[in-house]
Amino acid sequence: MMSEHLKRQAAAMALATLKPGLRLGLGTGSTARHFVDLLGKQVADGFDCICVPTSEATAEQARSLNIPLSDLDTLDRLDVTIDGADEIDPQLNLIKGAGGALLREKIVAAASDVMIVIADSSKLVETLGRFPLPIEVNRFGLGATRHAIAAVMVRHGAESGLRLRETAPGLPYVTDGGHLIIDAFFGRISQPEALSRDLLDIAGVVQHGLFLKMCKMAYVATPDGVRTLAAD
Ligand SMILES: O=C[C@H](O)[C@H](O)[C@H](O)COP(=O)(O)O
Repeated sequence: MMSEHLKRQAAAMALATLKPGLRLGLGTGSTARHFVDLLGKQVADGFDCICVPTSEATAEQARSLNIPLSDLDTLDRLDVTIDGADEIDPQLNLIKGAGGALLREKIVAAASDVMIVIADSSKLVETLGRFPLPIEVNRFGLGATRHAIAAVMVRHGAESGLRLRETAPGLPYVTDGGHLIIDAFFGRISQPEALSRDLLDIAGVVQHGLFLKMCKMAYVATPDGVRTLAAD
């Protein structure tokens, strides 16, 4: 409950910084959900914006609140994306994807002039990797892709293994793009750029949840108030 309160505070802070008329990317997850909820109230009061959601879940929530939606075929650039994160390091590099939306989240963030993260302070880490890294993979060739990811993990000193994400035993989780997710347990990611390249070199890997040098600002809620963190 406390954590939900903090997430909402971070979301409110981000919303307070936005001017009317912006093209906004809407993130996914429990923190982004607070943002969309607050944005919906503001839209009901006449706030003007046009938004691109990063998942079917966020799109559904936004539609229910009458938030005007578009897509990246109609809008080729966005002004700001507001999204949550699973881990945030001191340079504002992120791990994302616990909610399975990492591919659309990365496409939307990359199409945005600014990415702002909202989170509670439990997401702050010194080094990325304690949270399992979500890796979105094609269904075809899953065994070979899994083997190749395991080899990359060994090269990067992973402490334990990987797991195909499931919604129930034997039932793989399927992303909005129709792909699967492998959660990779690194413990500590000391060379995120090299790891990113190595993972993207694997043919069956669609995308991974390392968001490097993408986030410009984070609003992180603590019990003592919301901290504003900026990337160098
Ligand atoms: O795929 C999900 C997203 O990357 C979320 O933004 C991330 O998992 C953070 O979610 P939450 O705000 O629920 O902790």
